[in-house]
Amino acid sequence: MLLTDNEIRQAGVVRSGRDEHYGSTSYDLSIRSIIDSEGKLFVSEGYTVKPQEIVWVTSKERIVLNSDITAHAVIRTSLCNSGLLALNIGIVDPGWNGQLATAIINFSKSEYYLRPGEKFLRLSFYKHSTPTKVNNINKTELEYIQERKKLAIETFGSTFLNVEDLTRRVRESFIGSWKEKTILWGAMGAIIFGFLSIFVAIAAYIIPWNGALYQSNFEDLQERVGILEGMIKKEGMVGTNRETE
Ligand SMILES: Nc1ccn([C@H]2C[C@H](O)[C@@H](COP(=O)(O)OP(=O)(O)OP(=O)(O)O)O2)c(=O)n1
Repeated sequence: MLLTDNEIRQAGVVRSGRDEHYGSTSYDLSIRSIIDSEGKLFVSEGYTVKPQEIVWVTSKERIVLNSDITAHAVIRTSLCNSGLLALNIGIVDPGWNGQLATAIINFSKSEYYLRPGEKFLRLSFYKHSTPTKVNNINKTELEYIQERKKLAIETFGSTFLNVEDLTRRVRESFIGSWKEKTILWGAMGAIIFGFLSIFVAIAAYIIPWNGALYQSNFEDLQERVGILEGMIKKEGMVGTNRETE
């Protein structure tokens, strides 16, 4: 059964709640702290979320659920209309006793100022029979904020898709592949050059018969010319020419 505003109040599930945050069948959580990607906490001054930036936001209210109540969290429509998306929405289990939080991404083209006290998650509460399995979880606000800080630092980048890290990795892999290619081609060039040197050395050793062949052809030619000259002289055909030169 979905609880109405009065039933939510009577159930005492929202601690430190404000009257103006109750809807007909819902309660809007307000911002206590904003945690940036370096784990820095902003409590009283608020925080300006840049486009694509991710921050964590924790609630001022403490939600205390008996074993017969489950809550459901969604992002407020007005924040959504401003281009802000909440990641950690969904079920708040029976037995939960603590603050709530969500990672928020600014998907809009402009900066968005998150103000302490601003409404961010809308909760609806459902009463049901007692389940067989209930996990009683009770966290102090300090413990809860410390956990979110750890998540902000270790799990998420500062921007959606962690563009900076993505760019760095693409650049590194590009430069890396060029380095690898250069090394590979250099090594291949050295191998080819090595083989060529060996080939030239072997060829120089094997090829001399070619030189001998040309040499014998030349000698043969010289001999033939000599014979021809002898014949011409004998015939007295060029004698006069030679004398006149
Ligand atoms: N915006 C929200 C929504 C829920 N919760 C809390 C209340 C839930 O009951 C609890 C769920 O935490 P779990 O670690 O149990 O969540 P998982 O879904 O990961 O379950 P599990 O690890 O038990 O499988 O987180 C929260 O702090 N902030």
